[in-house]
Amino acid sequence: MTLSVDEVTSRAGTAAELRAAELVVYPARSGDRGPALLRGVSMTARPAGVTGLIGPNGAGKTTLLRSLAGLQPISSGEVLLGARPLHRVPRRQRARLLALLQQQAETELPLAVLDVVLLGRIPHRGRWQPVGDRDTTVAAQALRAVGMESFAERRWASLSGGERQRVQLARALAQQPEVLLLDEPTNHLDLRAQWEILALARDSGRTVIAALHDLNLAAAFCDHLVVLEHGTVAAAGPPAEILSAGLVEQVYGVRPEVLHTAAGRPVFAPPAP
Ligand SMILES: Nc1ncnc2c1ncn2[C@@H]1O[C@H](COP(=O)(O)OP(=O)(O)OP(=O)(O)O)[C@@H](O)[C@H]1O
Repeated sequence: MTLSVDEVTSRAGTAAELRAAELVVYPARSGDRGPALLRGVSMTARPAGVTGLIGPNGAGKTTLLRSLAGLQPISSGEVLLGARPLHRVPRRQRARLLALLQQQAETELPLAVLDVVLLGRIPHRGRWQPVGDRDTTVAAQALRAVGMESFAERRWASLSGGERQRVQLARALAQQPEVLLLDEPTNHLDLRAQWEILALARDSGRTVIAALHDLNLAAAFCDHLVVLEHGTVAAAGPPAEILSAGLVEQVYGVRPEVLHTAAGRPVFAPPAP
């Protein structure tokens, strides 16, 4: 997979800060009864940096990403894109500013790969306008960026899990957003692809927020981490400062062995038997 930095992968200097202030989110239609999915969550994702969301299954990572994308009704608190409250940004403009790569973007529509990537251009050209040359160029660049240019004519339904994941990332890149919200972007990817996709996100110049399960990837590629536990923030800060055996044991209930790379980055391994 050859990744290139070009129009779709670099927009240095234009990314915005994305901030959540005291978010409280209840399950849809629960009418604010029962346990909240997020309780008083605050976080800041810096421009052109990678913020990792980590935490066990059910901790609230997807809920937070959907809230940050404006897709999840919020009971209290707010999401700010730069200085603007997100709910005040018109829907179409929001779609140009933020792209969300969802965990399971399943569709069996009989679309070619290029058509799937072109869906990312809808906020730029309007749903009923024909695809223009510029849309095709940007979509092709996005496919090239994720190493999938030779798959442009293939049927989406025929792709493997990892190939689908890359194409969905290309769709998000084709949207040319300031903020990339990635829900488990390394799902299904082999080791090399995991590293390349996260490097691509890191070097994109965009504000990136990625939910990750792999703590080693989070430590390697994120500038800042937010650790979620039962819908609240258990810890936040630079990976080398906050990731410890104690924190992992507190949040995940297992105590890992912690090694360190030459650069001082923590690496987590299961304890020796
Ligand atoms: N509509 C809903 N009604 C009730 N509970 C919900 C609803 N949506 C999500 N939840 C619950 O909210 C919690 C947080 O879910 P979420 O998907 O945000 O977690 P996550 O950290 O992304 O988990 P995973 O790592 O498993 O993907 C889970 O316990 C989930 O079951």
